[in-house]
Amino acid sequence: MNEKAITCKGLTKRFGDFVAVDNISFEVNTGEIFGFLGANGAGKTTAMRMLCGLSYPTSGEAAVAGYDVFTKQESIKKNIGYMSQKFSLYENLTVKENIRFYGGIYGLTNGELKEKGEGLINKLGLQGESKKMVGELPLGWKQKLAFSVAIIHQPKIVFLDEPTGGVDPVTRRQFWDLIYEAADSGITVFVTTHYMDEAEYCNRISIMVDGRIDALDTPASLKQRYRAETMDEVFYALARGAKRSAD
Ligand SMILES: Nc1ncnc2c1ncn2[C@@H]1O[C@H](COP(=O)(O)OP(=O)(O)OP(=O)(O)O)[C@@H](O)[C@H]1O
Repeated sequence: MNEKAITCKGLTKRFGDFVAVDNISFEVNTGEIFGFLGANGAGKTTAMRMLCGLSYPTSGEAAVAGYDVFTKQESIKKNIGYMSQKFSLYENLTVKENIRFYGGIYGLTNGELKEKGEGLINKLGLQGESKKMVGELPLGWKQKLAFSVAIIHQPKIVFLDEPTGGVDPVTRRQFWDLIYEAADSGITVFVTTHYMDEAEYCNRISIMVDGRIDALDTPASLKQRYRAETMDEVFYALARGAKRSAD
């Protein structure tokens, strides 16, 4: 069995003359919580889309759950979960309907859907809300539900693109309890974030600057290397020289 959840070597994506992802190489261990950091426009989403089998690299190589990103995109999609701020639950379906919808897409049987759906609603304490439209829920609950739905099929890896944007630190912390639980159950977590408190919760993090990975290590080692007290300082030391900014 491949011990690495993700391997990538020299992964590059060009849009015309512009190099959005510039020759990145790294590995993510099975069961690891891997933080993928970078300033706006650094290339995180572009890299993540290639790893999720949603876009072809221009060059380089990568495998996700053991499947090649050039030739096995469909196998990759079957073995991962995905959640982002922009692509998430249907606001005009109820909590239950969303669970049924996504569980169905992920190939769960009716029996599994019922069992897993009830378990999930109980775990999140949404018993009173299960018939409410998702659009009526507070953002923090929507995020927890979206994450739970993204792993309802117990994927090998879950990709989270800024999953906790816009909520307070306490709610973010609760979300991270769910992430730890998923990791404990054997799911590898690949997460992008702009919040440095979240970076501290990861086993290892990489920091992208202008399409390249400029640093990759545990939060403790990075702080030591950059003689920094906090991950904020590490991030600033690396990202202040960036040429790209948000679009
Ligand atoms: N389809 C595309 N065509 C041309 N340029 C693109 C395309 N997609 C992304 N880019 C550019 O590639 C760069 C990296 O974008 P990307 O969205 O990957 O960054 P990011 O690190 O995810 O940023 P953010 O944190 O703001 O989401 C940006 O300069 C962006 O404008």
